[in-house]
Amino acid sequence: MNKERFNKKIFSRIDNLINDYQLIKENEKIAIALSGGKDSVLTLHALKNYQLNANFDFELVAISVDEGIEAYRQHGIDVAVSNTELLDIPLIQKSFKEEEGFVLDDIYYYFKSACIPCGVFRRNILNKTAYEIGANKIATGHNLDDEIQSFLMSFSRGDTVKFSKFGPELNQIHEKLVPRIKPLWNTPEKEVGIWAILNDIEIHLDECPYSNLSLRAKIKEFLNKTESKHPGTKENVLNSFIKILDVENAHTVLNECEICGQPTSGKICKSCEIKDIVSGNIK
Ligand SMILES: Nc1ncnc2c1ncn2[C@@H]1O[C@H](COP(=O)(O)OP(=O)(O)OP(=O)(O)O)[C@@H](O)[C@H]1O
Repeated sequence: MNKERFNKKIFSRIDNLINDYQLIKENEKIAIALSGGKDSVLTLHALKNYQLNANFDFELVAISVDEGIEAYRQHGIDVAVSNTELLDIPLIQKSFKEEEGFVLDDIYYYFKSACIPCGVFRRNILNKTAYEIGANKIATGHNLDDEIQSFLMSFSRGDTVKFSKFGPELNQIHEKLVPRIKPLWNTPEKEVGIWAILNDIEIHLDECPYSNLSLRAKIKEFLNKTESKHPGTKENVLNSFIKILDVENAHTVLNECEICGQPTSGKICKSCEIKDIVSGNIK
């Protein structure tokens, strides 16, 4: 496979998505949520490439969150440090321990799945940090496969409210909620892996020790099998969603958490609820 031709193809698709949906505007500060995994590392490289070729100025900064998962997260952080140094992008490092008072390894067993406190705390820390540094948007590494898996999960659960999270850009629905963009929204996961191998990019490849055979894993397996027998299925699923969903206009109204002031759909935010559950168990 020709490396230059492949890089051109993958970066052009990302550039076109940014242009078509105007994901980045002049003078904006974009905070890249950087786990060190292949998707967020590609997002970092692709946005740097876009910045170098753009005819307007914007700023890039990366944020990494250490959840406190022994023998797993440190390598991701090391990868985040080396890639940001290579591309000359500032990196802000945050941790569950310092921001929320707990490491995931010490609290996960209070919950049905470790992904519940992990996702809630991570999103909260990413949003708070981005808001504090005045970032206009948070860019995540969600790719085409992640997106259709999430959509089919919400579909299977009848959770149509989550459909509002579909699309390459999540609009600002509260002053303290930094909008999110997904530059890899139409990039297949397989291509991300090929890009990392072809370019010898340092990435964190380990599976999270808490990921198990979830609904997401089953949907992923089904989609991968179908795609290999019927190439183009994943892209067709994505295109069907675009046709049936009003991506632009789906949104919910948010309040401010009565305890910490962060945006929430209820009275108390999920992060404070989780801290309450953990504190109750520790006492
Ligand atoms: N610890 C973290 N610090 C900063 N951002 C994170 C972290 N974990 C996840 N993210 C963001 O959320 C996105 C989706 O999370 P997911 O759990 O799928 O990531 P991953 O599989 O660990 O890594 P990647 O998606 O980068 O390959 C990531 O692409 C990244 O933008």
